[in-house]
Amino acid sequence: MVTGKERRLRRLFEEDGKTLLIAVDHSLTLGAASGLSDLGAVMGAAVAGGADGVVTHRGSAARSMPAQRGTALVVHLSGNTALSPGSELKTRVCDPEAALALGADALSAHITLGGGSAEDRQALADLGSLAATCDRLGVPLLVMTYVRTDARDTGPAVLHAARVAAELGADIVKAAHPGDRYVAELAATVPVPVVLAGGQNEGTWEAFCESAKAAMGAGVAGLCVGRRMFGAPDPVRATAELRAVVHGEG
Ligand SMILES: O=C(CO)COP(=O)(O)O
Repeated sequence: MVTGKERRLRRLFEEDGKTLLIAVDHSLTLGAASGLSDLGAVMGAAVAGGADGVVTHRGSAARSMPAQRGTALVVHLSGNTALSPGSELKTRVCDPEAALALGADALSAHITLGGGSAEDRQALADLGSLAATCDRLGVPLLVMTYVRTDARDTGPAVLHAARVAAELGADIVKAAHPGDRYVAELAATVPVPVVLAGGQNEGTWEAFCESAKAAMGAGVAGLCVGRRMFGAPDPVRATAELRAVVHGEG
C-alpha cells in the first residue's frame, strides 16, 4: 500500500531522492520585494527552469501558480509582515484543508526558535498540532526552521532547530546553511530530507552554486531557494542551473 504522504512526496522528490524547490513567499513579509512584483512570471520561470516544486501562499497559488505536471505546489501556511517589529514570529494564515482544496502536494510551515521560552512553546505547540493534521490528511509537511541566537557560531542552533522539526513530525526540513563544517552533521542527524535555503542574494552566483554542490555532496536532499532565484537577471536560467546542481546534471 502507498500512503497519501508517500504518493505526494514522490511529486516533490525525483527518483534520485533530491528536490529543487523555489520559494516565493517573501512578498507577504516584505511587500513586492525586488524581483517579486510579477509573481506569475517568477512561478512561470520556476516551472520553465525545471524546479520540482514551488512554495507560495494561498492567494498567490490560486492566482499565479501554473497547473504544470511535474512541478509540485507547496502551500505555505505561516506568515507575518515586516510592517511591525517581530515579523520572524509567524501566525497561521491558511488552513490545511484550504491548501488541499487549491491542489497542494505538500504544506509548509515556519518556526522560529530561540526568541524566548513563551515563543518557543507556542511554536512547538503549533507545529505539533499541524503535524498531527498533516498525518490525518496524508499530506507531507515541510518545516522551515529559523533560529534567533546571539552565538557567533549559529551552526549548533541551526542543527538543533532542524532536529526539533523532525522530532515533531516534519517530513522535510528546511534550514539555513549552517556553515561548511556542520552540513554533513545536519544531513546525518536529521532523520528526514533536509533542504537548504538560498539566503540573501549576495556574493557571486558561482560561489553560491559551488557551496550548494558541496552541500549536496555532504548529504542534503536539495535546495529551497528564493531571493537568489527571483533576484537573478535570468530566473529561468538560474533555476536550470540550480536544477543541475541538485540533480547532478551537466
Ligand atoms: O524558503 C525560503 C523562504 O521561505 C528560502 O528563501 P531564500 O532563498 O530567499 O532564503
